[in-house]
Amino acid sequence: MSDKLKIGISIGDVNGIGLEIIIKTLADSKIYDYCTPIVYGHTKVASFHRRATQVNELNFLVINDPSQTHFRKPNMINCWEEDVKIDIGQVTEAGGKYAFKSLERAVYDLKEGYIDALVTAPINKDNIQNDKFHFPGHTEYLQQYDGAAESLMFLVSDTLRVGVVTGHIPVSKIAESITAEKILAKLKLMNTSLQNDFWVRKPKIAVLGLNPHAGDNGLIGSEEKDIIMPAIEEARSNNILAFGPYSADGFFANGTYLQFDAVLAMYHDQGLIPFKQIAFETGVNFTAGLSFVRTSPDHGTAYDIAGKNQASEISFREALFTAIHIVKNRKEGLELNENPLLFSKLSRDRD
Ligand SMILES: NC(=O)C1=CN([C@@H]2O[C@H](COP(=O)(O)OP(=O)(O)OC[C@H]3O[C@@H](n4cnc5c(N)ncnc54)[C@H](O)[C@@H]3O)[C@@H](O)[C@H]2O)C=CC1
Ligand SMILES: NCC(=O)COP(=O)(O)O
Repeated sequence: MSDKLKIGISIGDVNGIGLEIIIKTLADSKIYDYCTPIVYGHTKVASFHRRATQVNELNFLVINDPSQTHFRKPNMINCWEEDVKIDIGQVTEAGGKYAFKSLERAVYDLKEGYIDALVTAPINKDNIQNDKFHFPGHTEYLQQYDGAAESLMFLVSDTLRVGVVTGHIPVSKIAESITAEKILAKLKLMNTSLQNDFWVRKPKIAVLGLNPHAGDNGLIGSEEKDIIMPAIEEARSNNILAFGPYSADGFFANGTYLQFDAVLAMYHDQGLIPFKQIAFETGVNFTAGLSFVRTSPDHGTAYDIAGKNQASEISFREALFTAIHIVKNRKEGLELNENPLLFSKLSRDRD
């Protein structure tokens, strides 16, 4: 028996770089010192990518469910019977179909508690659409699966953490979707995640404006005055150290972000462009606010380099370790809260 965490891995689009970065990551024997990986896919599809990646020494052990896990080995749950046609670098129906089969099985095991966390390899958000998956991304699918009212797309690295108020929505809908309630809800999720998942005791959070120059006192848009500032004030009255709104254009370039534990951006590209510019290789996408832990690399399917053995596995490996850290932080936090040291006793003892 081992106390290593069981980390589930969904393979994403079989025509993208998902299996390449999984295989490269799991080929490093040091990984098994920290966790027991279980890949949800199929050994035949993995063999295709193993050949393309020229990693010959990695052999998956097939198991039927996570209770059969072999420790210090890469485990594979075969999620379908049939042969899959791989058209590397192409967007195909099969790419979406098998990405979903992998994700569906992994998420079931995650929610049931059979695995400790899930790391997802990239999907194509269009070809995965089906009767059971009608969402713009993993984030929204997992939020619904978990029955959560809100979640936070939270991009994290050693130097920068960025969450977004609005996620996968068209740009034309951004302004109307930003409300004080939504900003406050995201700030609460971010604050709680920083405390419980990253162990930042008193997080300092920067909030970006929506308009150029954060509206310039209402001259270039009123959302800052009418919506964002009231939300920040409300957050502060809830004991959240939120600051801003900051003008987004210079905020990252002049290093202001380094003074904060995290940044709340108003929309996807406002936050993710600077994040990827600063931390693309090591960045991790974490879905905060859920009962379970899910991370992913901060990039997509990269069809342009799929099958060419050019993909970097660094972000995927970081996603794996971030998931392990968050699970451990949550567990230890719960244990500490179960047995808190009474302050009065502590101070008496000191006297
Ligand atoms: N979590 C997820 O499942 C995500 C899925 N996607 C999906 O991926 C598909 C492609 O999206 P794009 O915008 O093209 O972004 P992308 O991240 O797939 O590619 C952008 C550029 O970065 C390069 N790149 C990406 N990952 C790399 C790696 N590990 N090593 C070396 N180079 C790498 C690619 O070759 C490409 O030139 C879309 O369908 C999108 O929806 C995008 C982001 C996240
Ligand atoms: N660029 C981040 C992103 O698209 C996240 O997508 P998903 O994790 O919700 O699938």
